Amino acid sequence: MAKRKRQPQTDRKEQEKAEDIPENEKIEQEDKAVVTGEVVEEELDDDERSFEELGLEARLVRALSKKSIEKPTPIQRVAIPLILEGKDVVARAKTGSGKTLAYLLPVLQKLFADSPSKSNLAPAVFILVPTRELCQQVYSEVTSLIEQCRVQLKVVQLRSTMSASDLKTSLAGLPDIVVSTPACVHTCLKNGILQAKALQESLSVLVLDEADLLLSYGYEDDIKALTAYVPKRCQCLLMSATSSADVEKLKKLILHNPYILTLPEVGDVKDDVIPRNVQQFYISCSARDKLIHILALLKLELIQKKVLIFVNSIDSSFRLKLFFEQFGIKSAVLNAELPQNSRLHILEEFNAGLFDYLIATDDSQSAEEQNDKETHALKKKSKKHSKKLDAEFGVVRGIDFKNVYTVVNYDMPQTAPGYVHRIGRTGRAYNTGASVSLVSPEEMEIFEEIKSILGENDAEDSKYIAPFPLLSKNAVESLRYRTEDVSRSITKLAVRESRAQDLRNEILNSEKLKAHFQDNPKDLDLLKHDKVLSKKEPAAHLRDVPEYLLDATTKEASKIVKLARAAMGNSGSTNRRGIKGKFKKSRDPLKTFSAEAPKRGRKGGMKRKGKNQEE
Ligand SMILES: Nc1ncnc2c1ncn2[C@@H]1O[C@H](COP(=O)(O)OP(=O)(O)OP(=O)(O)O)[C@@H](O)[C@H]1O
Repeated sequence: MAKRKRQPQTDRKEQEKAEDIPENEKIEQEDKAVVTGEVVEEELDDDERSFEELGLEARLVRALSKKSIEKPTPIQRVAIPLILEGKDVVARAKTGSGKTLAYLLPVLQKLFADSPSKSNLAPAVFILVPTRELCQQVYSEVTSLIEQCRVQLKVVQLRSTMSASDLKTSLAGLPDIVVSTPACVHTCLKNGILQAKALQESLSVLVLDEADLLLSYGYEDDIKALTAYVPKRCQCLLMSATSSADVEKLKKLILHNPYILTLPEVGDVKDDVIPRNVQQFYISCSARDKLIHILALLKLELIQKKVLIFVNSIDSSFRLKLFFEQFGIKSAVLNAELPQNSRLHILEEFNAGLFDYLIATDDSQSAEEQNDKETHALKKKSKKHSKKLDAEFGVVRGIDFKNVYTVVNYDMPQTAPGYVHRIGRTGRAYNTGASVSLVSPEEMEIFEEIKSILGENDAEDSKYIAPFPLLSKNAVESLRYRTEDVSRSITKLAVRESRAQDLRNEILNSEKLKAHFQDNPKDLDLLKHDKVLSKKEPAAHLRDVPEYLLDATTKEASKIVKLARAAMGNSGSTNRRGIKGKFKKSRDPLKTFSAEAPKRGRKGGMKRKGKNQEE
């Protein structure tokens, strides 16, 4: 059905070109051209087309196969052929749905077939992303594909921290692809590092990745300035995980009569934003009791590794790290204050599985909030709070954390879109995952907003945040004394000192890393980021939770989680790879076990009770 619907759009576009249809009618046509989630879903239900069948050439398919990527995701199935045809595309698909390859593969193929003209004086393809971490991520992805395909294409990363001479050197070898942020490209144009005329003549593809974030990161002026140099024939692609007024604005600014692809997996286009392979849970507790709950989750092994824990301030992250250390739990922190090399290295180490717990500070606001305060709000905000914070840092959106099974919201995000992006760090592509949000009474308002966005009363599993079923009151209470004792010892001064200490360490690390990365780009083992920061040696007796503190239900829950982990090939040891979503719901303890009788039934999961509460 959808295929039939899409066909006339092509016809309309051709017709429009031929007949020179007036501007207002074009907009109407564009609106009609919306490929809605429902339509695409129907098409995709039966769409088993392989990468080859989408038109990708063998070299790329082989390169994907080497990365264990065998079948396209839904957004890739729809976007790749359109991009190969040269269409402008706006692709909105859930977090982790494979949007990066959806544009990279066809763009690379076009470059393979049509090597940019030797007379070009500027790069042919620009990929613009909001943060430097994303720059690095996209750059690594392109580079590895090019290497695998053994083609002579050059790709560079331009970062705003680079000196003018480094930027010039990077561009001097005339790269085919540039990955950068809008601000950096704008600076290059302003300073003549990039020749405007040359760009106009050479630019054939412009990608705006994570488009929903670009404006909220304060890049509006930069993007507006760039539009003047984007020739009409340039193919423009806009990728986004959520739809917002900002995406609309960008679309109008840059694209010409694009194909709009909106791909939720199920249900309503607007609301269904969380991948359906992520189970969402919450725990209601006082702000003070969050420490006990997170300790119980980790120490009693009630959640699966790797775990990404979000907090809203840098101090909270250090407080949590120091707290974990006292219980022998090793973790690393990630925040905007750290030097960029350290941040990249922390991400690489975590992705490589060198540690299991990462505490990330995410204090991003919504686009709307930031736009209210004029453009560049984030940059201003960062400057106000601390000169050292990096305005181009983004830990939540777009970063492809590998094999994170559980996302924990230790602090609730400040906005509902923030929640969507945080949860999207798990359940990526065909993987499964879970999230646990610790919600204090003060955070109830945002929690209600999130629930309403997800469709609180909807029967679908994926839209529902259920109470976390594996943690009993007894288990929590059994850890109270230890938690409160340790928590008292983590004073504000201790937090401040460890934060300063960590920063000093990382500044040194960063310098070493810079040199080291140049010589050994693939070496991850140089520096550890999960080092102990506490001045006080952790007490030996806190490392393990003694048997007598655990009730039978909690022991059972913990045992089942371990079994489930083993069944999924996730033994809990680090450095594992590729946990795919082969795991059956019926064997998932989060679906089948309850430490306490659920207050209400729900369709699908959470119906069955624990061993001691057999139905
Ligand atoms: N067809 C595929 N099969 C399996 N894995 C895939 C496939 N395509 C992409 N991936 C992997 O899925 C992960 C998520 O992809 P990607 O980062 O492109 O998602 P995204 O849609 O851009 O998410 P976000 O909106 O959060 O940025 C990556 O690790 C990527 O390598």
